[in-house]
Amino acid sequence: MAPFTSSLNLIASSCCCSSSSSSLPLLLLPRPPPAKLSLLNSNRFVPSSLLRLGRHRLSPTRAASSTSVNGFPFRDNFGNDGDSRRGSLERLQAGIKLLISVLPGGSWWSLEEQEEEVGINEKKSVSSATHVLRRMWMMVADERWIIFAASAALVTAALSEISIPHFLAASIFSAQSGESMTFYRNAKLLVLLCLTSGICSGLRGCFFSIANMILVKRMRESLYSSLLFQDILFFDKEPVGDLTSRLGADCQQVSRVISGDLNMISRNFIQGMGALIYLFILSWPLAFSTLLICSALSTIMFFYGQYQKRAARLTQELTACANEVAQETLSLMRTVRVYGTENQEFGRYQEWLVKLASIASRQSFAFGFWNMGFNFLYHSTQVIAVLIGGINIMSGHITAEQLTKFLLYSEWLIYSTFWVGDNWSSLMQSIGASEKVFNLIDLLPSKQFSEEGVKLQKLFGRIDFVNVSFCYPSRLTVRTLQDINFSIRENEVVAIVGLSGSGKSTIVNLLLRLYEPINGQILVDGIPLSKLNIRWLRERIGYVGQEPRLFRMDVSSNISYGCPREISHYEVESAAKQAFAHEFIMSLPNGYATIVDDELLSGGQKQRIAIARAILRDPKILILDEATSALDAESEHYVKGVIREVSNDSRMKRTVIVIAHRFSTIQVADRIIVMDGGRIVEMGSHQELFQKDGMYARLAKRQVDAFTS
Ligand SMILES: Nc1ncnc2c1ncn2[C@@H]1O[C@H](COP(=O)(O)OP(=O)(O)OP(=O)(O)O)[C@@H](O)[C@H]1O
Repeated sequence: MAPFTSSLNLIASSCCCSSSSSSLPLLLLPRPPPAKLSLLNSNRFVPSSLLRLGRHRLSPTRAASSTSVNGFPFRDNFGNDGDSRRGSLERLQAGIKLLISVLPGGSWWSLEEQEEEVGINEKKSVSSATHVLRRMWMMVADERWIIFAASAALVTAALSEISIPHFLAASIFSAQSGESMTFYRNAKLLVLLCLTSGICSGLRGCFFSIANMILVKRMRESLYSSLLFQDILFFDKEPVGDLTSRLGADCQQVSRVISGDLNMISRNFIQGMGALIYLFILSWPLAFSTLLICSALSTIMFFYGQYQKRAARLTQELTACANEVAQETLSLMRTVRVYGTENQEFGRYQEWLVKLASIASRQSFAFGFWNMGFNFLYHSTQVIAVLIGGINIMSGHITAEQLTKFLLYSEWLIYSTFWVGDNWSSLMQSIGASEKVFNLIDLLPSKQFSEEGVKLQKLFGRIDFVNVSFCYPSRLTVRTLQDINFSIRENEVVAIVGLSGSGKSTIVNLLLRLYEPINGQILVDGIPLSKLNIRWLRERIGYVGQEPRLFRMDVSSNISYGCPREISHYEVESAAKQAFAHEFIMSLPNGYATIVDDELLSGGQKQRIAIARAILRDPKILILDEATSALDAESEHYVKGVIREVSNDSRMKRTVIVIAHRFSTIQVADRIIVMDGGRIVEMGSHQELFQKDGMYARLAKRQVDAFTS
């Protein structure tokens, strides 16, 4: 138990305990690091609390006037004598206000503002503590024998430990009264009790840790598989940093539940009950007074536990927000470096750290109050026991041995109550962390993963968009596609062109069924997309995205990634050759076995690997979304040759959709669809559209001009 003062010093020295929104005592306000001064001047990306503090420190006019920080008065060094009496009064009032606010139940303790900020709505939370514990039990129920073995060891160890004080006192007093037989019998029993308590405590710890490991593993498995099977629009809404935080920190927090919290609560509960029964046997008036003190302790613990639970959930949300910022910044490190925004990014991250520290400071103060209550009540028990017990000894109602035993057992009882309370609040924190995890686990998987839907005998590759309209669920007011109508014949090569943001990639997203249209129908070989088995269809589609991403695995595995059939190395190599990737792959340190990731290859090299991946699938429908944008002129020329070849190869003809900005790539197409503002504005061959002198011709001419000027 850390003393109250040390936790206060710790928080004050950690110095980052202010919240922009919460009213925190001045001693907890953070000092901005020197690097922040330029940021404070620029006022950009600076946490509002820091900015406020920075302004107070930097602006002499502000500093000269009486002001307040976080609702509390800021020390006025420039005040004049005339105002000093009024100033003193105001300071006194503010001091009293501050004192009242930090007392238990005061406004400083309120977490509501921060809860609202991160979107915690307690009323909406479906998970109660018992519900969460039941869910956890279900996750380890298959290995219940471990829990039963651990419980048996726990009960034996607890009973052995609680018996020790009785035999200790009995041994001492039997030695004092010269009863050697009794003394040696008690001594032997003490040795036996030490052995059983030691062995059983070891077994208890070991079994509970195993059960805990199983719980955390299952929780992570369930959460990860639930996330993997969500619709794409789920990932549009949920930031990646948030989700990885649930998988990492939150599941880790839950890891304390079985081996720490429940284990200790059960052990201390058994020992506390044992001690209480023993106390009542010794002297019921003394036992009653101890019980009263323990009840007061339990009441404080209950409220403390509830508060800790809310604080834990808030901490969890704020940590997720901080992780999100860190993840974004670290993944965009090159951009950050080039634009020199390290300090801004530091400020963005620090803003969340300040909020976290604000919650942590309240938790520490709560712990301080709780600790204070405990120490007071604990010593009260001893004083009361000695006072009442002493009177009873003098009047001959109890013996000194009984009073000694009473003192020893009352200490056990009060410590057991303390540990039950302490572990209870820790349990509440873990439950707070697991609620959100269970909410995510409970999300229904995307309907697309059902085995339902038609699997055609053969896919021909005809595609029809009939009156298709669409808006992204995150932007319901903006129509991204409006009344799209077109047909692509089997084995036809179609290019989609248009200005940036006109909806070209969205058409592909709908064809891949990553989203559902809000209106109209998409048909493949005359069958509505929604009726086809989507897994079956996707296996027959080759897709090269705008910015292909590679997994951290060897080149060969990256090329064969997601291929539904067994692939030989020869096939991988020939796909790479077709995509003009073979040469650069062979120049890598370990050729096809070289481990690569998103950062280790150039954009063009990644695109060639992605093209090889698509070719290897031998798809009936090939979609190339700006697939040649990062290629140099020579590679593009060859890859265009490949596109022509794969689409013309009479043995394996396929439908090809090419989205491109470069007109050299577009010319490969049989037909061109021109888009503008989510609508199709022109359609035809290159010649037809050029003669029409519409949007396509304008775009083409602009590109030619750009090359020649
Ligand atoms: N996941 C998404 N959520 C919300 N809006 C989106 C999403 N993806 C794209 N949009 C928006 O939809 C519109 C069309 O985007 P789309 O990517 O289809 O355009 P595009 O023609 O392919 O552009 P570009 O040529 O630049 O790739 C844009 O305004 C874009 O901001």
